[in-house]
Amino acid sequence: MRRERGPLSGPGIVVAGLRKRYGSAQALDGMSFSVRPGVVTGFVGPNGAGKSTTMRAILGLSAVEAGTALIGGTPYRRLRRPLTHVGSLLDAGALHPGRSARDHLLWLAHSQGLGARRVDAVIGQVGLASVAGRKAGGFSLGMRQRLGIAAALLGDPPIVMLDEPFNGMDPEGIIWMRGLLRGLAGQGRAVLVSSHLMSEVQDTAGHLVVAGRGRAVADASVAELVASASGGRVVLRTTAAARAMGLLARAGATVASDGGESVTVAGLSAERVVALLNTNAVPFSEVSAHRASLEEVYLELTREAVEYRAATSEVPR
Ligand SMILES: Nc1ncnc2c1ncn2[C@@H]1O[C@H](COP(=O)(O)OP(=O)(O)OP(=O)(O)O)[C@@H](O)[C@H]1O
Repeated sequence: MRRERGPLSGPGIVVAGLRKRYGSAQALDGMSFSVRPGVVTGFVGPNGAGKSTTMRAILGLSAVEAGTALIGGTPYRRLRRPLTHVGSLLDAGALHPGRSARDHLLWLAHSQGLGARRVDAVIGQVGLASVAGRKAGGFSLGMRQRLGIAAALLGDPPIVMLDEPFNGMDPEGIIWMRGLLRGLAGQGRAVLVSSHLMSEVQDTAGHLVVAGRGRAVADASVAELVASASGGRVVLRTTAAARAMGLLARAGATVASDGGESVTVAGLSAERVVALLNTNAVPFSEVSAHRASLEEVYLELTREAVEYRAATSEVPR
């Protein structure tokens, strides 16, 4: 895609120290992170972690008590023709049910000085061409999500922000969505996508912001997160677990057994473990570096936030 202006080289989204309270609920408690161009950033966290409130704050829809949210270096309210700077999908239900999909987009396009050609382009891009004349009120949630994404892409924005876009999508839709997100990032756009399920974003996002209790508990690349959680542990399978454990503990490792043939070793490299076992003629069938799954990392990072949520009464919206 050819781009006329040069916003792609500018910063994406920068959120710093957002704080917001709803009654007794601290929805945002110092939320800070940035979303860079050229990569899909997954915004994950349990229900109530503050993802939607953050996105609303970025778009100036939710007043915050402290902190800043900048889009390409500018607060949303100061953007001229905002759809050309940031495209967003917050609530797929927010459309006129009696209006056709195409008319809905035309109305939105005209409000931003955009023409019908852009409308037809985005309708094609999201795969709604065959139903564009149908009333949006009859659309399934998955179709509404597509329509919402079409609206987000209308202004060909360098920044795209989607709240739970996988909601209501069937498996084919999910695959399509992943491809779309990767494609948008591949064109150099900054893409922020929220989900309360790590599995939805893990194969698509290169970077993750993990939210818990109104703040970012992690803001790192997927590779960094997995490496930090794996902690250099080595897993060993042996029929001589007791001997192996004694030997490795004397060499300075911390060892743990599952009671069977599997031993987890911390503090020694896989190479060193193999060398020690060989030298001491301890039989083993496997030595491998343990690699934490992203799901494990996520559960560990958000455990506290989930416990906190379970112990707090829900504030009705
Ligand atoms: N309009 C509102 N009125 C009162 N409380 C609200 C409102 N919106 C959000 N909250 C509260 O703020 C906190 C953060 O909610 P938010 O919707 O931002 O979380 P989330 O991470 O997007 O969760 P989900 O995945 O459920 O959408 C929660 O405690 C929620 O109950």
